[in-house]
Amino acid sequence: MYHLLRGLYDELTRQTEYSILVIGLNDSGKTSFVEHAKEIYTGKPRFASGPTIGQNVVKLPVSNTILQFWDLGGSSSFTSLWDKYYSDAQAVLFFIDGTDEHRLKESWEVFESLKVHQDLQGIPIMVCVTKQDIEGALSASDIEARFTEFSNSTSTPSIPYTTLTERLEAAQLSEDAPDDKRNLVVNLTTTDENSVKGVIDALFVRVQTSPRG
Ligand SMILES: Nc1nc2c(ncn2[C@@H]2O[C@H](COP(=O)(O)OP(=O)(O)OP(=O)(O)O)[C@@H](O)[C@H]2O)c(=O)[nH]1
Ligand SMILES: [Mg+2]
Repeated sequence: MYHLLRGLYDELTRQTEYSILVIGLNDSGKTSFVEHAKEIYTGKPRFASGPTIGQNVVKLPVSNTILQFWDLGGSSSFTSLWDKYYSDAQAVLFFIDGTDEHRLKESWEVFESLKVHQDLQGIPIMVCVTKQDIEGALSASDIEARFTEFSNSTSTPSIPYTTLTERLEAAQLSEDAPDDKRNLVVNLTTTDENSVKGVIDALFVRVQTSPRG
C-alpha cells in the first residue's frame, strides 16, 4: 500500500523538465542572462561570469515545471560542439549582442543554419537582442529589418519571425502552429530583472508548443 501511495504521490508531484539550449556568438550575454535568471528564480548567487568554457548548466523552477538551460560557450573553439545538443533541445534561445554590428552578418548566418538544421525542425527559436541599456544598441526590430535585408540579398529562402508586438498573439498559438510563428525576436537587458523575466515568460509559453514537449 505504501509503495502504491508513494508511486501515486511521485506521479502527482513529478515536474515536467524542459531542455533549453542557449547559444550565440561569444560576449552576447548568454551567461549573464542565465545567471541572473538563476538568482531570480532560485535565490542562489550568480556565478561571476567570464567566457564560458564548454557549458554552464542551470535548472530553474518556473511555475510547475523545470527549465534546464544549457548555456554553451560562444567562442570559435566551442561553436562546432553546438550541434551535438540540438537533438535534445525543446527550445533555443539565440543571443545577439545589440552593440556588435560588425558581427551581425555572422550571427544571421548562424541563425539561418539553425532554422534549417534537421535536428531543430519545429523547435521554437527565440532571438534575444541584448545590451539594450547601451545607447545606440540595435533593437529587436532593427535586427529583424537587418536580417530581412540579408535574406533578401541571398537566394536562400528564409523563414520569417514575429515581432515583439505580436508576442501576445503568438502566445495563443496552438501546437500545430506553423514553424515560422514559433520564432520571436525580443529585446533584453540581462542586468534588468523585468527584462529577464519577460524572456522567461515568453519562453515558458513557447516551450510548451515544442514538438519534443
Ligand atoms: N551593458 C550590458 N552588458 C551586458 C549585457 N549582457 C551581457 N553584458 C556584458 O557582456 C559581456 C559578456 O557577457 P557574457 O554573459 O559572459 O557573454 P556570453 O555570451 O556568455 O559569452 P561566452 O561565454 O564567451 O560565449 C560581460 O562583460 C557582460 O557583463 C547587457 O544586457 N548589457
Ligand atoms: Mg558564457
